[in-house]
Amino acid sequence: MSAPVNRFKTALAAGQPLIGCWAGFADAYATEILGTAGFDWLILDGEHAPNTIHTLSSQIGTLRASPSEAIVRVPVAEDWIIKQVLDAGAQTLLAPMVDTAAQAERIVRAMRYPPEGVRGSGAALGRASGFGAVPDYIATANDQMCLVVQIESVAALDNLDAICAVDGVDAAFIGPSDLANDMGHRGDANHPEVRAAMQDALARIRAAGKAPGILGVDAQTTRTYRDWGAQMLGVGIDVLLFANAARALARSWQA
Ligand SMILES: O=C(O)C(=O)C[C@H](O)[C@@H](O)CO
Repeated sequence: MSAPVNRFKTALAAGQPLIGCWAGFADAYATEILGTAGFDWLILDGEHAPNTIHTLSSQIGTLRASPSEAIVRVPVAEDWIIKQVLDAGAQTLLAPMVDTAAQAERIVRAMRYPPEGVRGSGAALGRASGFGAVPDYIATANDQMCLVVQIESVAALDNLDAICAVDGVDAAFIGPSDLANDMGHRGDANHPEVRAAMQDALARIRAAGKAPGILGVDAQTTRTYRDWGAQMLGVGIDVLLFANAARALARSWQA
């Protein structure tokens, strides 16, 4: 018995359009609900949502019953947190703030057991190996690892071709908000210079043979991103969906 096949990784490589949503409640019950919606992937956000390894682990477990791929965005792409979320059962990671090929290579190695990498052996304690029920997990896990690096700085754009050339990088995902900030257009991802940079980056990622991804926060912008060739397309954020629906409901009953 081997490590579970990473269907998301297979679909990425096949060029399938894959829509997803941010899961930011840091709560397994809310993520379980989101997992019934029909998204191809969900980002369990360890960077900006109030997640701990316990809440991330609970959400990973919850999504085992969902067709949506659980993608963990680690708070920082460092070995210690990567090993914890992989042992908890994640097979796909979103790594924020990847600016260089060297960073990407280090993350690839942190996700893999030797000799391809430096991942520590402790999966028998975790969901990853079915708590020891998958005897061949360590021998087969490396091939099922999927890495999505986030491109969200001027440095990352400058190094984009080298980052995409790293073996083990499956997708490159643009962070419009952070990229706009780093380009000097703080809070304005719709600035013409930012839009031009994102459109060019999506094309370069695809030309490099990797899956281009991006997050849109309104339908018109998201359709534009799709037209620019985004394959891994973020179309919403659960916290905003809830907050905006609640505000609209309150307004609808106020005199
Ligand atoms: O920089 C970005 O944009 C992202 O990486 C996505 C945001 O972090 C997400 O939380 C929406 O604001």
